[in-house]
Amino acid sequence: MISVAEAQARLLALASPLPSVELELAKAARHYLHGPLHAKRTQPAADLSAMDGYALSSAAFPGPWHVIGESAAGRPFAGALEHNQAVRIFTGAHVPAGADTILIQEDAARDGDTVMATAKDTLAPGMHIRTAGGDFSSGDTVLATGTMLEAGPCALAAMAGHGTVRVGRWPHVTIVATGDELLPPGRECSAAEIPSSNSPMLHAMLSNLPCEIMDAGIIADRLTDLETRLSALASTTDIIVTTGGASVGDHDLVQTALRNIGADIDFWKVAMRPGKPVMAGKIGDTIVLGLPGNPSSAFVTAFLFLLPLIRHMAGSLSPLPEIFEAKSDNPLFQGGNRAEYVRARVEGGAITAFTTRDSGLVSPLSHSNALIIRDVDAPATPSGAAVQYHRLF
Ligand SMILES: Nc1nc2c(c(=O)[nH]1)N[C@H]1C(S)=C(S)[C@@H](COP(=O)(O)OP(=O)(O)OC[C@H]3O[C@@H](n4cnc5c(N)ncnc54)[C@H](O)[C@@H]3O)O[C@H]1N2
Ligand code: MOO
Repeated sequence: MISVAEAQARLLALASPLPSVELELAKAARHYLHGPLHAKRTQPAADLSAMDGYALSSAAFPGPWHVIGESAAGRPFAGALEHNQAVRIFTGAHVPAGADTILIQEDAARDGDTVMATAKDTLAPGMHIRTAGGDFSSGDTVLATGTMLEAGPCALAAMAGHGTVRVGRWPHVTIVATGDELLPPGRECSAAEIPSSNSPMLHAMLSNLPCEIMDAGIIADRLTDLETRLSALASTTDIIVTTGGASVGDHDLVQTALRNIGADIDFWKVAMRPGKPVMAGKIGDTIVLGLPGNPSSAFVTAFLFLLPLIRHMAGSLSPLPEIFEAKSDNPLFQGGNRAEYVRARVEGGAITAFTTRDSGLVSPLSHSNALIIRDVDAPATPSGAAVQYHRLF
């Protein structure tokens, strides 16, 4: 069995980031930038007022100043001011030459064409002025390669003068459940049947990820069915993710079917609990990831392998999940020969492990928001000890 870290490295090495595409900014949200983004303009392009009031010279405090015009956003005042002159100015408007401060209108008394300062404090030069280039200057690298275009970076890209951006294409992921016992969620089950909870679970896990999701439903545990369906899917998608049929039982046929249709299996079985029978390989350019069927095993292996694979193919430079630390509310057992990912709940800096190890249960999974990481041979720890964990959302 290989370690989790080796399996992650081998999986990422199997798949290349997808070719880049040029997208309009409004359509580029949640894509990764393909290259660094340089500013095509300076922001602000000139000194701007941050408030409504009067642009004037602070040296002439407390006035009076003679109001000789107006500067509004988009309609700058063309001339320059002398010592005792002011222009009426509004938020976002150019500060005219000769002015070094903004007297806000709440502190001003206007009488016809003159204005006086009413507050006792002198006016500091630069007050309420956004200086040219204070945000960024033309030519600056404003966003790095691999940045995910969340709301802030989208705003920055637009302000920097870009209408389109070059980003990594999202991988197309096809979810396949396998098992004779499975029915689509909501269908009435006999005692021999169960709902395919893995299918909506994986949809939910991928819903915020940079990928297109397709659900190919359920395939029965029959070699010919698996071969036909998986072979047809391989030419239509970037990633096939199966659940179930990954282990060693007589009805665990996914690996055999994949090999029969020409897949190269890169690894099978990882030293982890839950999730040991996870496998990965390639059919042509399509990556195939075979997750175990037990709900918690499918969840943990999807979190540790599928999600990083998607981020990597979409162009992320740091696709692996972050590791956090918190104080454990309960004692933790001595680690064994597989790394263990313990379903847990983290709240306000303390983390509580669920005691069950049964990977078939969905209740503990549904209450978890974290996975405590117990390395191979980790020493037992008392409650209150710092432990490492992955945050689930
Ligand atoms: N003799 C051995 N038996 C098992 C081993 C082993 O090493 N030797 N490994 C165990 C481990 S660890 C796991 S995990 C499971 C994984 O088995 P499979 O991937 O082959 O999964 P199935 O046998 O098809 O199903 C296991 C379990 O999960 C339920 N299931 C399957 N698909 C779904 C789905 N879409 N939604 C909800 N639940 C699903 C299925 O009904 C079974 O109860 O193997 C152990 N056995
Ligand atoms: O992967 Mo298995 O989860 O240890 O039951």
